[in-house]
Amino acid sequence: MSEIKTIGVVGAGTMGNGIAQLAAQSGAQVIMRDIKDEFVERGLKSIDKFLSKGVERGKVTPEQKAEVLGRIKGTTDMADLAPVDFIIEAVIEDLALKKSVYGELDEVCRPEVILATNTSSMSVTLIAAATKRPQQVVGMHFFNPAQIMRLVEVIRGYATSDETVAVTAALAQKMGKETVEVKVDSPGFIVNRLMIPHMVEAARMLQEGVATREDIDKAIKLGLNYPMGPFELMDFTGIDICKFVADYFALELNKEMKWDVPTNMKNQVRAGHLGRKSGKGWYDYSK
Ligand SMILES: NC(=O)c1ccc[n+]([C@@H]2O[C@H](COP(=O)([O-])OP(=O)(O)OC[C@H]3O[C@@H](n4cnc5c(N)ncnc54)[C@H](O)[C@@H]3O)[C@@H](O)[C@H]2O)c1
Repeated sequence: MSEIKTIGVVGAGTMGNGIAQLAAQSGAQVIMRDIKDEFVERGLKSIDKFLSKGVERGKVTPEQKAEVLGRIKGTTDMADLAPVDFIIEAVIEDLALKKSVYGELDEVCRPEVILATNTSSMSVTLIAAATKRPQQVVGMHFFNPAQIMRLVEVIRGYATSDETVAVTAALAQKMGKETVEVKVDSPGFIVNRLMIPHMVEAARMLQEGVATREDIDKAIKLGLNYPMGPFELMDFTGIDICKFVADYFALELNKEMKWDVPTNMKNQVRAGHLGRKSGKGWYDYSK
């Protein structure tokens, strides 16, 4: 496989713009594609803001900021991705949408180009099936915020080749990340498969009156040395996202009761109390 000089990032949202920034910081030229000019602009603005904060804190020079921004080109035209050497896809978590995007990418990109998905839960194998190059489709799961979190999970789909896994891990490492390989394409990969049950169990304990949410958070932070307790983390991630993933595990992984979301968690989602993003979740963020 030839050197990766240009990276295509598909989706300019929360994850896409963070990944585009990382890729540009690692020295690559980046083409970031979203469906509307306003979404591309929003993504570019978000990168600018992140880098400006770095300049204020003295971590980035104004010249470095200008260089990184100069390497990122925004577009709404899929055809502009034709020259890229590697694709990282970060469109919304919707399987039908992802499949149609992969069908298009398969047409536009050169046959040797690897298509990496940042999906947090979906089957890499199913996404790969929408292409004629399943051996070159792989999971490349960054964490939020992508510029800061140190891990990338590299997920092997059913047909992913050894070379694809190796090239993807090397690229993530070049971006400054530590990698782990997920050898079997299974729901939640490593991190979410372990994280979601502890969130569901925390909600169940609260519902049973075992302890207050403050004490459950305190116990996990001080007893396990985690930086956030499960309720704080759910509010940060979005309670709706946690519920969506737990429901997906119940369907895909096994039928065990442990995935059954307790009523208090369902009610938070029904009431629109989704965590920090809605101003209220397990805790109140309105003030
Ligand atoms: N947010 C997180 O904490 C997080 C963490 C890890 C992985 N992920 C995964 O990353 C992916 C993106 O999540 P996000 O949080 O950035 O979502 P987001 O909603 O912030 O961004 C998604 C972007 O994709 C764009 N999009 C939709 N259709 C498109 C298309 N056909 N071509 C190009 N762009 C298109 C949307 O306009 C939007 O800007 C999802 O698969 C998600 O599961 C999210």
